[in-house]
Amino acid sequence: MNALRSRLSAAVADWRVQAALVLALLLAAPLLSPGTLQIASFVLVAAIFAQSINLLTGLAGQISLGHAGFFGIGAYCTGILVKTHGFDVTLGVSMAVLLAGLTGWLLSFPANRVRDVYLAMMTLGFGMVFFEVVREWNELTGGTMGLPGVPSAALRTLSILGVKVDGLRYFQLVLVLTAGIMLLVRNLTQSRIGRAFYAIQVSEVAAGSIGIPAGRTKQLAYALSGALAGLAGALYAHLVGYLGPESFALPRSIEVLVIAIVGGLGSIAGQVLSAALFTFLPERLQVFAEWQFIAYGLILTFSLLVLPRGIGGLLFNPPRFIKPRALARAARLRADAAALRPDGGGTALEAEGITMRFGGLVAVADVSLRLEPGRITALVGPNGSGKSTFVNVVTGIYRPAAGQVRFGGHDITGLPDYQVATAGVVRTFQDPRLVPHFTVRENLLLGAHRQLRHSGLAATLALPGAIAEEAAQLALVDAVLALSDLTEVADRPIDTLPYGTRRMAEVGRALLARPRVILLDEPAAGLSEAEMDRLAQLIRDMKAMGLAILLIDHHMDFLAELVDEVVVLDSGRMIYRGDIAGMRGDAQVIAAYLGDEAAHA
Ligand SMILES: Nc1ncnc2c1ncn2[C@@H]1O[C@H](COP(=O)(O)OP(=O)(O)OP(=O)(O)O)[C@@H](O)[C@H]1O
Repeated sequence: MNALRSRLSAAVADWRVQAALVLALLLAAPLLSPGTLQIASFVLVAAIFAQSINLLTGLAGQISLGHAGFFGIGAYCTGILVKTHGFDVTLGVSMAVLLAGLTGWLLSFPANRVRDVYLAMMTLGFGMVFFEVVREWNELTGGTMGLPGVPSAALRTLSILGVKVDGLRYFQLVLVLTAGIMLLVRNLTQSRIGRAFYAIQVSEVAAGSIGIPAGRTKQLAYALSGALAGLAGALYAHLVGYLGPESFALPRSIEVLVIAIVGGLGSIAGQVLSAALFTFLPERLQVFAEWQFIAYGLILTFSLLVLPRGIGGLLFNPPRFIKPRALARAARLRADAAALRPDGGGTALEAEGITMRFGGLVAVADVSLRLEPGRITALVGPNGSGKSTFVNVVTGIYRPAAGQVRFGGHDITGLPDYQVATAGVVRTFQDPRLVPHFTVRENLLLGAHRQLRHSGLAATLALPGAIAEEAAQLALVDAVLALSDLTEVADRPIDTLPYGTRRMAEVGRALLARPRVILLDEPAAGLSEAEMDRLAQLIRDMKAMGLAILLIDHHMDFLAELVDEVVVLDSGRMIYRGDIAGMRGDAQVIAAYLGDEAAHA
């Protein structure tokens, strides 16, 4: 089965196979009956619509129960412009895409304030509002009577740029468009944008820690998803010729979710197959029309139980998130990890009088600390003493109640986390927060997100400049893989690897974000002796590069070999600052922490 899956995956990824398939369908189309051609066009529309869910839900992890709204905006926009105002279809469809994209972008703002079930409710509300507006706005939409007579292939009234377009031509046109869109979506998935979408799906905080802004990334996901759904709706309008509000009600939002989920979120080919399945079956099994939603429910439940990754997961290998062309190019390059050395030397970070409260609890009380380039400072203390909270304040996750964080002469207190990371202050987490189904290499490349400066358009079109930039960063990823001893597992999904390997990968990812200051939150927790040695070497390498390093850990022997200075916290207060030997003899530290440590040893 695995061999078959690999073969199938290789075939669908091969542009020659794709081109041959599209050509064969184009040539076979004249042999099909008008009815079949229309259903085939519905399949293509559904496939594009499913891609809009794929981007938003599959990649960016944002659930939507109101996508029929975007679909409807696209359909009515072009329907009204072309029918009532005499616009050309090309212009009508373009405006539809823009309007639906703009609506998606606007919706992202309230959507960004809620998550999970509340997000589902909010998007459901959006769909319902759209439905009601269409029903009530008689003059514009025809209300419940609908909008008949939209120039369409079905009514034989469609002409595009003055050329008459019948059902056959329309199918051929939409087929080429769909193929193009699938290519663009795949390029996007295998670019910095697709990877950023996944990063915010897994953890917005982790994404922020390497400079990926969750808010802006979601705005883009909503706008692109809205635009794609709008395009699907516009193509639907010129296929059927009649628009009525019931075509854009909740069942359509559910239908597209079912298609996308059963196809396999993230799998483009799986979703095309699913679109075909769910469009052909109801047409062919008209007798079951009234049972359609029961059938959907059963198929969805069955599919989630038996095929959690959908049809795509059954037939194809999991998708990958780096363009093969960029990988091939990177293989010819060689980069040195020394290139990660901060330009113009390191920069000191000063935290002054940091206080952080949670309700009545003072988690950090008036702590001041200076992290110097090329120095390792350990931050230790009993559980709950405020170490992680301090790191969260420094890296912009929390705004402190009092105090200031200065970096390179600038006040960075309270800046959003992604801006702190972009400035060069990068951290890792106590629980490694990597993208589970990304390979080690893909996770590390995510760290270099901010270094990839090419535009979203260049990424989506996979322009040579974008590929060259990715290849250059991939060469650096190779250097960091070697430095962290991860080369052998570079192409393994991270969730198949042991805990220690994940920790190393997270440190490697942080390094690729070009830190000047790196804050490592218990990087040695759960590591074997050998893994700890490797980690220690990596930390020494970072010190040699001139990074300022803060290291939280409980292993005194591990720290003793590495650090230049130790800071001890107890109940949020700094109780010691100095060298390790001094700390070991300090009565207050022994009473608060080391006695406790010894008891656990
Ligand atoms: N988001 C939060 N809301 C409320 N209290 C919090 C929050 N985060 C941390 N705390 C509390 O603040 C105190 C400091 O916690 P923190 O996680 O910073 O300690 P720590 O030294 O990192 O501990 P550990 O070694 O267990 O990671 C604890 O009492 C903790 O319960």
